[in-house]
Amino acid sequence: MNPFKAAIGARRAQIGLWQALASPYTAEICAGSGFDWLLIDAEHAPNDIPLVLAQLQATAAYPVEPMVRIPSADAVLIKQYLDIGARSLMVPMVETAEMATGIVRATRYPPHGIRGVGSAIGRASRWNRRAGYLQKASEEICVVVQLETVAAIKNLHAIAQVEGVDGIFLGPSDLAADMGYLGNAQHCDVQMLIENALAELNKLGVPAGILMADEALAKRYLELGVSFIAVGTDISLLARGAEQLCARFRSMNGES
Ligand SMILES: O=C(O)C(=O)C[C@H](O)[C@@H](O)CO
Repeated sequence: MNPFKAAIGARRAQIGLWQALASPYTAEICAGSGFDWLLIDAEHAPNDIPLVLAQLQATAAYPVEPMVRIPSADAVLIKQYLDIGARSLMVPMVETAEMATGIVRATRYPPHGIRGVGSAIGRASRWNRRAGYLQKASEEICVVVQLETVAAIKNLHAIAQVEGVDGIFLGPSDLAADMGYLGNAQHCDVQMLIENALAELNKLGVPAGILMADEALAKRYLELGVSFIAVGTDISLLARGAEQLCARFRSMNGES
């Protein structure tokens, strides 16, 4: 059973934090901070499979769902991340229903998909200590696809109706870039597209997710019915926190 998958399916908003420090130590610190989920980023952060494994192990004892954003929609990578025990996957840059179907099939064992069977040597089954893992695996796997281009949003309906897609995550930064507003995810055109997409997903009954570190916008998205939202990143907590602390003491010390 995957409590995160059940929660978003029941539209119980899940509050999360983005993990890009690529450290099991900081992942464990964040795992104990009260969030419902953590996004371990293997697309943009310096993560590889062994390092993601260490973060999965470091967070396993905490009541938090580690979702792994894999680098791309690659069936081999999906197999490897599932085998190390990632059971909630986010796949970036999905633009068509065909792509989403291929992603779902990569998470399913035959005859429903193409996932290779490596459970005897995989952490996912706890090395075959989890009875019936092969038969039950698909129930606990949560597949979230990212829509982050205009083309993807145009295909939202078709993608949302793909059997096995458990959630759709909107990527404001890449969507803004694709719309010609690179670095300006809060542009009104971008926000309108995001809000329309959220409304459509709510109508379709498909859980929607997003990352938004701006608190006012994050609250707006929660009001609009997102089912899972990352409200910050470990990187920004550290970088901005360190800069602000230093600036306060520089100022106290009369330095500019
Ligand atoms: O497009 C987006 O926004 C995301 O997918 C999230 C970013 O990739 C993440 O790296 C935070 O900037």
